[in-house]
Amino acid sequence: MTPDITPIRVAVLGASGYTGAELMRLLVRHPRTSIRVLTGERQAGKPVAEVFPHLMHEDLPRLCRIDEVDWSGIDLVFCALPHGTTQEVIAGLPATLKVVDLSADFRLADVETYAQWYGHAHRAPELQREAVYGLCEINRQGVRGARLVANPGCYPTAAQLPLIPLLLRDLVETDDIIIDAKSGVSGAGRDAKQANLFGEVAEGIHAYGIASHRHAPEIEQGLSLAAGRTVMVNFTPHLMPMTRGILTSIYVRMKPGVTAADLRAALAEQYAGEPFAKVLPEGVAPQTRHVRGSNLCLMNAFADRLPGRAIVLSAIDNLVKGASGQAIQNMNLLYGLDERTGLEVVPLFP
Ligand SMILES: NC(=O)C1=CN([C@@H]2O[C@H](COP(=O)(O)OP(=O)(O)OC[C@H]3O[C@@H](n4cnc5c(N)ncnc54)[C@H](OP(=O)(O)O)[C@@H]3O)[C@@H](O)[C@H]2O)C=CC1
Ligand SMILES: CC(=O)N[C@@H](CCC(=O)OP(=O)(O)O)C(=O)O
Repeated sequence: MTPDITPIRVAVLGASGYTGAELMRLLVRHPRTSIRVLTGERQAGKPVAEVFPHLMHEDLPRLCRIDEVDWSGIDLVFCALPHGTTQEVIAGLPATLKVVDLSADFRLADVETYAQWYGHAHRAPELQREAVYGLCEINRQGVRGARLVANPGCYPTAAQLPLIPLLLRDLVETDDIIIDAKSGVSGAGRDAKQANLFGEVAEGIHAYGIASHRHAPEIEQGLSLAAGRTVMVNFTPHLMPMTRGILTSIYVRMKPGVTAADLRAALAEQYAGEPFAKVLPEGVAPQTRHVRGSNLCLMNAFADRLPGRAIVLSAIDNLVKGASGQAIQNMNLLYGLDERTGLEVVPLFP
C-alpha cells in the first residue's frame, strides 16, 4: 500500500498574532501541511511579509478576513483568536472541519465554571461539551478521536505536566499545592497594551491575577481528574522582563513516607520515551533559556529542607509547548502522524 501523502490543508485564524506567527514558522517546515488560508482582523488584506518580516521569504497567502474564507478547500483550522471571540467563530464553521483552538474558550468542561470565570454564559455550549482537552502527553488517546481540540493554556501546560503524574500516583497532598509561575511578555499577545510597554515591563517583575487568574480553574480541572477528587491550588502568575518562556516553581507536601526521589521516579516513569516532556538529571533545574523556540517541557523535583516538602520545577516556551507547538502536536495526533512531525526544533541558545 502506498503511504498517504496528501497534504493537510490548514487555515490559521488569527495569523497576525504571536501564536499565529509561531504556527506559520513551524507549519512552513511541516512535511504534511499546506497553509491555504491566513486571517487577520485589523491586518486583513496585507501580505504576511508586511506584518511579520521574519517570514518574508516564505510562500504564504495574504491575510484575509474570516468572512472571506472559502472553507471548501480546508481540512483543519487552527484558531488563534482572543478568547470570547472564538466560540462564535468556531460555531459558524462547517462541522466537517477539524479544529484546534488555542484560546481558552473550550478548555473548561463545566459550563457553570466557564460562566463564573469568564463572566458570561458560553455561546456554544454543545461544542464545549464536544471539545477534547489537548494536553497531549496525558490525553493523546482522547485527542486521536476528536474533531475539536481545546489546546491547553500556557500556564496550565507548565503546571499540569509535572503535577499530574504525582497526583495519579497519590504521592502528594491535594490541599497544599502552591504554583508560583513566571511568564514572558509574549504570553499577553501582540495587541498594544499599556501594561506590556517596555517601560512597564523592563527591569522589574510583578505578580498579577493574584488569587483570581482564569487559569486556576483550568489547572484545577486537570489536577482533580488525575487525583479523583476536587483539588484547589494557590496559583500566582508573574510577568517577567523577557519575551518568551514560563518557569513554574511548585511547592508540594508529600504523603507520609514519600521522598523527592519518589517524585522524580514518578515523572521519569510517566514520561519515559516522550519526545517533548523531559525529566532532567538529579539536581539540574529547568531554565526557560533551555527551551526557547522548542516544544520541550523540562521538569525536575527536589527535596526541600523542610521535612515532607518538595519543590517541583518546570520550564516551557509559552508560544511553543504552551500554544502553537502543542497545537501542531495535537494536529499530528488527529491525523495519526508521528507526534514529532514538524516539531523537532532544537532550542535557541543563548
Ligand atoms: N501568547 C501566548 O503565549 C498564548 C496565547 N494563547 C491564546 O491564543 C490566542 C491567540 O493569542 P495571541 O496570538 O497571543 O494573540 P494576539 O493578540 O497576538 O493575536 C490575536 C489575533 O486575533 C485576531 N483578532 C483579534 N480580534 C479579532 C476579531 N474580533 N475577529 C477576528 N480576529 C481577531 C488578531 O488580528 P489583527 O491583529 O489583525 O487585528 C490577531 O491575528 C488567544 O486566545 C490567547 O489567549 C494561548 C496560549 C499561549
Ligand atoms: C503574560 C500573560 O499575560 N499571559 C496570559 C496567558 C496567556 C494564555 O495562555 O492565555 P489563554 O488562556 O487566553 O490562552 C494571561 O495571563 O492572561
